[in-house]
Amino acid sequence: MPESRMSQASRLPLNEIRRRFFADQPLPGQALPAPILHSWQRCRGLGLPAGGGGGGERLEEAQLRERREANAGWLELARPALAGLFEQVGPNGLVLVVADRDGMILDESGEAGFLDKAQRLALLPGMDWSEAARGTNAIGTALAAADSMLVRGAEHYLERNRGLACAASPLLDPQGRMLGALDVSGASRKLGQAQQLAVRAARCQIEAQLFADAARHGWRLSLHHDPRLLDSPAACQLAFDEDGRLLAANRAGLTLCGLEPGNWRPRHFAALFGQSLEHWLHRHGQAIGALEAGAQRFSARLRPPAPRLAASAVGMAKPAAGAPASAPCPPPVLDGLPPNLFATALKLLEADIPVLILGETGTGKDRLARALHLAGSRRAAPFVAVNCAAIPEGLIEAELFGYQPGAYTGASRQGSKGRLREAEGGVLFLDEIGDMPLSLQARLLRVLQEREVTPLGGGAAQKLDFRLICATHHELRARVDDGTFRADLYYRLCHYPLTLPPLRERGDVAALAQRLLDQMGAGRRGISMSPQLARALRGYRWPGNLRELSNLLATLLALADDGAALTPEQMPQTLREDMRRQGHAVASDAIAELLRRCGGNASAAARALGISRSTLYRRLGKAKD
Ligand SMILES: Nc1ncnc2c1ncn2[C@@H]1O[C@H](COP(=O)(O)OP(=O)(O)OP(=O)(O)O)[C@@H](O)[C@H]1O
Repeated sequence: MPESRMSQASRLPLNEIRRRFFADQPLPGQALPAPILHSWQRCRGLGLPAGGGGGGERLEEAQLRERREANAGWLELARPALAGLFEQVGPNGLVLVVADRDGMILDESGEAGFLDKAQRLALLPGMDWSEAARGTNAIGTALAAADSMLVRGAEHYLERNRGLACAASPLLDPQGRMLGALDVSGASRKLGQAQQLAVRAARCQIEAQLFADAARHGWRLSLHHDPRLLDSPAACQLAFDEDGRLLAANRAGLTLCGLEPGNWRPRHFAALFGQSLEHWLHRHGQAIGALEAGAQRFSARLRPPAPRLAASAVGMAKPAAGAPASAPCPPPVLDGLPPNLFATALKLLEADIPVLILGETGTGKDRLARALHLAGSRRAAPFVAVNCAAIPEGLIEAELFGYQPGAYTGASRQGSKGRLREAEGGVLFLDEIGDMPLSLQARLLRVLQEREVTPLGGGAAQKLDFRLICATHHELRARVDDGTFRADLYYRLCHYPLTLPPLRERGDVAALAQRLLDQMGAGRRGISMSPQLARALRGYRWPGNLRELSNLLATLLALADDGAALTPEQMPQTLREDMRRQGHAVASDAIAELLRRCGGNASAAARALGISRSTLYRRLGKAKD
């Protein structure tokens, strides 16, 4: 029996394991490597048919370009390592694939032989190889489990991918956020652990490059138990700003700081090592010294920041003055958004045209604004968010425009430069702009037109330079009509409004939920979604949109044991009741519609539904509750 047809863990034929798995029969212990089994369970939870063709149309060329642009920063830095990897695998009839964090293939290179087959299997740029779309496969499963993955032959969930073998490794940025995956694919007999090691080595090389780039303006600390290995890839690498806040870390550094991939939290030099950065520098300068972290003792060396030249071209978060040192926000999920929405918004922003984002509450307006800042050319400068609905009307003017010392009773003695000036060089995000008091709208308009601001209490006018993003859940046009929003400000802001659709209009909610679960680390803990939960998520209308869904999933994960399948029973009772009520309402709407189509003939409608007339009346009755 060829090896690809055998489970490497139990040596039981894979065909037999598949048969038992799909027949819901128990599997012998370690029948499959645990990551593969967990992935199969996630796929089953999503209701993916193993005999299906795998989902998704190929992206349009423009959409693919947009994805490539969104990833251009790290792809650029990855190029030398990718070239080296290609030299190793290309001549052996294997293809090298680069995918983004959603599992969308961005690039593929290889030689003719296997490329043709790759084409037949849809292993092509612009195709979605996430686990949710194509079942267990090295790219999608490595991203879901945040771990390197070798998937061969019938370990693939979809029957049609049996002829394929893939080794993939997920790439993290220096704040532990997923960037994408590298993958080498080919015929089963040509691909094994040697290729897996080559992919992993390339990944390490790229991550080291990304760390070096992100850390160059920080204080860089290397730690290792053996001082001779302080410059080796095995060393823990951390970078701090001058106040001792952690800016970036390599994988070993993330582990030392207790940070899991996708779960960045602020960390401070003093809290990690029991002394301040200043103190260490004073004692050791750039010489090697001993440093303790918890119960561990290391040799350590600190290097000073590289001199600042021009802003970096790398497409990742850069802490900046005025912005929090760490931005723990994972990348936004873009599934189900209108094609090009992100690219269009970015183009507007870069062209200094105000971006206006509309959408119901919880649709991700704030997340989109932050992601635009990180993707744009001003990512190294501050992102300043002001919630216009949250600041008391009497204070908003001072908050936005700043004030001179003692400008009003209760003002700080130093005065304040105001949020607009804090955004200097970066991006100002005016959230809930529709709630800005009418009295202030005229002043805001003037400031935006003149591009300068005079603080409250007088003083010289100050020049302003920021890109502007505004958001609101209101129908802004209707507010103009009813006189609560000034028409002139509306036209100043509303060049090309972008609307984020509600969650119920963003395609398969279960697949989107799976992406969020992956981001939250469910794969690493072997937690999957049961088919029942997937069904329940699909059947609900999600009035709170992504916020409601993401909060629910975070709660379910917090309560679940490792390796568990999430079920509807674990949801809070209030939500289950809402879902039930909505389910009845939807069902009874459908029955009423059918009854109408049957010309009001209840017997015919009941027959069509395969229920009795009394059940039909009862279900219709529930609608009127
Ligand atoms: N694209 C996304 N990917 C992942 N999670 C998201 C996304 N969009 C929103 N969320 C989740 O929903 C929450 C709310 O998102 P956000 O604050 O951006 O919505 P909003 O539209 O600005 O809401 P509001 O109008 O109420 O201010 C986020 O904290 C996050 O948990």
